[in-house]
Amino acid sequence: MLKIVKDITPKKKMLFEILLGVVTITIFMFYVWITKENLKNLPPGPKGVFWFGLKIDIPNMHLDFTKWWKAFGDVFEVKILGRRILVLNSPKTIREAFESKAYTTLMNHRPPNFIGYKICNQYKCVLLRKYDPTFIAMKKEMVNSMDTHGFQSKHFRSLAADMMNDVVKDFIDLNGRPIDPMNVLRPSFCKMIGTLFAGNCSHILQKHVADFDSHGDQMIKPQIHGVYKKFPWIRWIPFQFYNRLYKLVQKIKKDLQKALLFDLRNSYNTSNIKCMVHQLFRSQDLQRLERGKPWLTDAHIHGIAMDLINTSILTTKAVMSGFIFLLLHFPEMQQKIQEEIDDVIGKDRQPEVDDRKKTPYIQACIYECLRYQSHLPLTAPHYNRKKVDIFKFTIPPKTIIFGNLFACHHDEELWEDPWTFKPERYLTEEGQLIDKDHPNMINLIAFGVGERMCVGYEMALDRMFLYTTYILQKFSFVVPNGSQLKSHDPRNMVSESPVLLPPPYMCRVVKRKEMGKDEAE
Ligand code: HEM
Repeated sequence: MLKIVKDITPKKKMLFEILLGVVTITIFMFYVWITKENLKNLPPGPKGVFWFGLKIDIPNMHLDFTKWWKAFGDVFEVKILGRRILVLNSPKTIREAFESKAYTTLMNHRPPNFIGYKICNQYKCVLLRKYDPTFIAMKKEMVNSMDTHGFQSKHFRSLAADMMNDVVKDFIDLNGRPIDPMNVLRPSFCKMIGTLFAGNCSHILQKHVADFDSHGDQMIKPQIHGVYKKFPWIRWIPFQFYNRLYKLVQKIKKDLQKALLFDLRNSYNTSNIKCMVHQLFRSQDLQRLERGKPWLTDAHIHGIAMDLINTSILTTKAVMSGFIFLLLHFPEMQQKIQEEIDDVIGKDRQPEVDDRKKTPYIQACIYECLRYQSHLPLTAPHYNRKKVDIFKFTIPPKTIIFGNLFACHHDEELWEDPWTFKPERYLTEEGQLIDKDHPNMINLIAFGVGERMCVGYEMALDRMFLYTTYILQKFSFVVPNGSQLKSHDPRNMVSESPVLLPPPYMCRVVKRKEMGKDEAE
């Protein structure tokens, strides 16, 4: 051996090094050639720097995407930190990818993610799970239990009415003092979701829901979640933000598990099912009878509850605070809503969800608010596990796919004056709501489309209607003296990623009876 090493002359060594260099370059060229072959026919898009791709303002991704949409068209791709991202910018392309039969099983996955794995017990949830038979079955259970125990049920309706009356009382107590209306409304949103789960909502359950909402929302922000995903070990480094947040979310998750699964198991009675969690226990029992072991475990039920907290409170906060902001900007719209309430519901009867059908102007204002402000400017991320050929392009596997709802809702080709707030675009000349197949209805896709469409859209619309009518029946929102509202242009909305909120504002909630007096002051 020693002899061989001694025999290597400098000339041989150089030859060996040249050979090694040639082999390395050949392998590299071969790799480039193979990957280039696979990456033919990609969608157009802005080019960035090698692996790093483009610099992007993550919380305001929708604004960058909307700028690139103008340059590259309805379908483009960008690369950000080595990730390939496909952005779909029209209702037509979004429907084709997420809703059409040909692509349903291909484009409706979710990318692997830290929260789904670590918080939702290895993806035992709907929101963050890939598209597979368990996802389909879980979503069906979720929708079914929400339908039976939400606004369709007498029990829930009467509790919701009590909660609305509490909000009215809170506003009376505030006696027209300037406030951020979310200070009153957010606790009510938490209580409503707790009531949906448990049939009533104790203070402690309301607290767990509120805590999970605020800390879960923090963790789900792309800029924070991205760090957990790339460096999952960061949660073990003590005395820093990621460690504290992870521990806190795990603790609240346990508190919720106790309140929703252990405590509600004790009150479960098959002959008196009045809430979502009991309904899910019943599904478990039926599965046990049918197949011995239910696929719907307590961990799945826990996951469904965490999904609903994360998706419902943040979105309702965004839409309600956005809507009140618009009411302050457009007092004439507020007055027309109040006139419709007076005509259809009257000044004293409690509003009901069934009144929605009889109040087209209020519906039109809510739809226009959803379009104009586009509170969820992007869909949740979709993902393809395999290569997909679509729109004459090839989409490589493991691409993250976003529907750019903000672009869809502000496209000059689809909407007349898209940057103008105009509820009338949803009304016929006779003041009735336009049909479902009117282009303005088809192009309004605030809740997504297809298999990943929002499960809570009816509930969200019912809730917006109830809060609006209960409050505006008795009060008016007024800008406090001396304070200036910021512009309502949707491009100035503030990103609390993944939702958009109006710029911070204060308002006074003044009794309608006192409005004349108030104005005279
Ligand atoms: C106005 C308020 C709301 C808006 C604008 C909204 C919008 C959306 C959007 C855009 C998506 C993603 C669709 C996709 O990825 O393609 C979504 C998903 C979802 N939403 Fe909502 N949502 C709202 C309220 C709610 C409420 C109140 C609930 C529950 C009570 C809810 C539950 C969900 C769930 C569970 C998903 C995940 C569905 C899945 O992954 O298959 N949302 N929502």
